[in-house]
Amino acid sequence: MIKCATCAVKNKCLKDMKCDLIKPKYGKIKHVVGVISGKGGVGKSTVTGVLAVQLRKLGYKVGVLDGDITGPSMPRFFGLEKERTGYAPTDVENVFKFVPVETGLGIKTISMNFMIEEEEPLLWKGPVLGNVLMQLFTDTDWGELDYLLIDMPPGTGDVAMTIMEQFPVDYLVMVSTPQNMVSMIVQKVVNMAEKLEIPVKGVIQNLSYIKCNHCGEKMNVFTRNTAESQAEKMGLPLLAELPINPDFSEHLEAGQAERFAATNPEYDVIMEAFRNDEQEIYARNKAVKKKTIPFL
Ligand SMILES: Nc1ncnc2c1ncn2[C@@H]1O[C@H](COP(=O)(O)OP(=O)(O)OP(=O)(O)O)[C@@H](O)[C@H]1O
Repeated sequence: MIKCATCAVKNKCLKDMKCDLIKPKYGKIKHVVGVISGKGGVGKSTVTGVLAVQLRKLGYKVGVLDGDITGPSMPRFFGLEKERTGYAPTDVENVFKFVPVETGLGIKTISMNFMIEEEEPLLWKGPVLGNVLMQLFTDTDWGELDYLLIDMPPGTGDVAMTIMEQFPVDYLVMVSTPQNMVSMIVQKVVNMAEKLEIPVKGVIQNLSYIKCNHCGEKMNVFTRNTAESQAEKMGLPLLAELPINPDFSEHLEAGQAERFAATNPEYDVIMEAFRNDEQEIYARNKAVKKKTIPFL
């Protein structure tokens, strides 16, 4: 990593050079996308998994970095909790790279839980966690990827900041639920992203409704407000709404979420948001950034 203080150009360079951002040593990644929610347990890892599956279904080469180092859940989503990361030699003697675990659909996945026993806690503090995560990003043999999705840790703490400041994140996808308490905290992350100049593509409203088994009617569980109006309050485009689906939970518990998300048309809706080209995404975020929408 080039440090500005020791760089010949110093601070006179264009900010867009992004030379202070880390890069993968063993691969090429076109788009790095952070999936984030200020609040824990709203379905961020589930949404990361669904997005990865849907992108893969469209034919993209996809990777997932489980950035929730102390509470990793991506191995469970993909039913890979018994798998272990491999290590491969590099051109440098005694230096090894991580070999990601591939899911059934060929999504390259890296998680701390591929390296330790599932129930083993990591008693590490902020800077160590950030450094380990950077190493997982830089030292993994990703090969060529169209998308790397990072399942970000909950909150606006050390690790989330490390990712936003030092990873080459193209944009963030916010995950929220239709509860004012949650959207208030998600708003903090939106504001954090704005301060750190990371575009936010929009919000995916998880647990948005439940569908009646008999008549198919959509019923709101947490609020009478629409997902659109909640997204508007956050000043973000609504990318998709996902229902509470007990079948999905059961497949998740059984390690079959990947197959469920790939074969259930209910989840195709999430991809509509990704059909826009990058230009459109950036133009939209610039416009969104200009509006300051106070939390109500
Ligand atoms: N749309 C959904 N339908 C049914 N169950 C869901 C849905 N979304 C999430 N869940 C369930 O809710 C629980 C929490 O989801 P998940 O682990 O994705 O949340 P998270 O925000 O990543 O949590 P953490 O803050 O711990 O990282 C999981 O057991 C998951 O199976």
